[in-house]
Amino acid sequence: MRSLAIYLKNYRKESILAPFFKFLEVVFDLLVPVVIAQIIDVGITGNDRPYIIERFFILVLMAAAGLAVSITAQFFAAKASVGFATELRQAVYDHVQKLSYTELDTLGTDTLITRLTDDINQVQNGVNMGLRLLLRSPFIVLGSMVMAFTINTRCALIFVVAIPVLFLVVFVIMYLSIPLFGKVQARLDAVTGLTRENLTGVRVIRAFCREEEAVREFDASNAQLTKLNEFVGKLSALLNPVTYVLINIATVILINNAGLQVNLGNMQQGQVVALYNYMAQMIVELIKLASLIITLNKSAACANRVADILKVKSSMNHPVSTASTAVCGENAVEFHDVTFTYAESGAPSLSNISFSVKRGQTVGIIGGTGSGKSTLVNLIARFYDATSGTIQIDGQNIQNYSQHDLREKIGVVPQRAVLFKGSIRENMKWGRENATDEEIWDALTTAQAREIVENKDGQLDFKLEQNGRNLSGGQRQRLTIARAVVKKPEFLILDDSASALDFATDAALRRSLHQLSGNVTTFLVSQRAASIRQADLILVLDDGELVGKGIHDDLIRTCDAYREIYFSQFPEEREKYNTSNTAVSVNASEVTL
Ligand SMILES: Nc1ncnc2c1ncn2[C@@H]1O[C@H](COP(=O)(O)OP(=O)(O)OP(=O)(O)O)[C@@H](O)[C@H]1O
Repeated sequence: MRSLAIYLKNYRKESILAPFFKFLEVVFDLLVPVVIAQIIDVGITGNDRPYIIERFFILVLMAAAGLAVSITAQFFAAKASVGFATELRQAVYDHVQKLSYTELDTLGTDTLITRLTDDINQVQNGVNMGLRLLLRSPFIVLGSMVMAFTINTRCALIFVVAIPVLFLVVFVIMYLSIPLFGKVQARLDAVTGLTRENLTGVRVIRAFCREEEAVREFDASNAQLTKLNEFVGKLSALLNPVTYVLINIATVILINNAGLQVNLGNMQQGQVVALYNYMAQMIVELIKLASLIITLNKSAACANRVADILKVKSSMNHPVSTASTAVCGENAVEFHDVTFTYAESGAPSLSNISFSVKRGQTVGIIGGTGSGKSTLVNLIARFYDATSGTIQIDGQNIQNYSQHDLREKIGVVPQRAVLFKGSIRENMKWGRENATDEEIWDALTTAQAREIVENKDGQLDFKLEQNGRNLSGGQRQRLTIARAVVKKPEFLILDDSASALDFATDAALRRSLHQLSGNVTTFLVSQRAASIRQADLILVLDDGELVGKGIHDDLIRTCDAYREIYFSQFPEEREKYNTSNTAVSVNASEVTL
């Protein structure tokens, strides 16, 4: 948690001035009972009207000065805490951007969202309250005791006993509730996760008539959070009544003793009122202190969660600049005995994969669901590092490329088409910041998306909603393909990104990708045999193993898995294949005979 203090370093001045002005406010607060005592003991007892008026104006001046310093303290505390939270949020966000997919998979999106939003807000609140009140409350409590000693030592002893007892009560309740704040935030993570899942999947939930189950699941998770929050709340709520009871007991004892002292002539009535005022100020401050401690504890729990994210180190090291030892042979991509296992997953998702691809070739990757197709292409873009084996691009191990240089070479169209809120032009420029409208239209033409954009109001200026939800699935896919093409990458990876396209558009897309200028090496992941049939190299994956590689005509003869997939999609060709195979074997037996 202390590690977060560096984000206050640009607000050092504000962090000192806020408590300083609060201290001045305390001085004014502690002087008020003294002036009131003087009004009673001197002004009222001596019937001295001008004295009373003079003291009254002093009180008004003190109140005005107190207000001014309080507002100033508030200003500095707000400036420091808001600035601190802004820098912290930025730092966490930047850090998360640097983490590899492995860490992001392990952490999970839901907890990252809670930590970047709610947790940082709680920490900001804690810094604000801490700067203003952390010193004020002890100043008032101890100041009241000191002022009580200046009035009457015997009565001041009641403060000496009451204060540690009150501190003890506050401490015990805090001790019990502190560990629970971390648990509350963890349950909040769970509720956030469920909310996100249910809201993003709301159409599916309705399509499967699972509204009731979704509501029930959400209620259960929400109820768990509420139950824990209620328990922590009840525990914390004990503070006020318990401190009030103790202070009231102390006040009764104080008034009783002070009354005796007045009767004995050791004290005046005004001084009794001053002592009572100090006791009352202490009550208010202790209650503030208790709620401050609750806030600070919540903030500490949240600060620890935020600090934990900053402690996570990326498992990937990217060199600052690309090593200049590349040997540009004819192979654009080479996999040498690559095995990959996801973190926290027992079995490898890819085992001993070796193949090489020539520059400008089109590679089709096919296989059943979960066979490792996406995993394989994710390794090319270095979203994950291979567990063993090496991957080379242009003769250079991909681990020797700087992240920028590697990603510059590669255009990825992920399986889930993700677009961002903004105009189509802005989304296209994610590919290349300085792309001209003409280049964007060319890319849209290649991706078979020109017509879609031409029919939209404002065309390239048409505003997309978050996630591009004002487009159909197929339209989104085509725009994400165009975004990757705008980049003019050397390697284009399409991870099942044409699944929502009809067969004719899919074929047209493949034709235009083939005609892309430059020597673009394309990886096409697809479940459709027709999409990859013409590829220069087809990789067939089955349960993480490379069970076939070659061109269609060879694989149809030699690879059972490929044949199975192909004929399941083109059953009419199975007949032809069986007939020609029988003819071949009959001819062969005739030759033998
Ligand atoms: N982030 C992850 N963490 C752990 N395991 C994963 C992760 N992503 C994928 N897997 C596992 O790795 C295996 C291969 O998954 P992959 O997504 O590469 O398959 P795929 O062939 O692309 O499937 P599909 O055609 O359904 O997209 C699967 O068993 C899957 O459960």
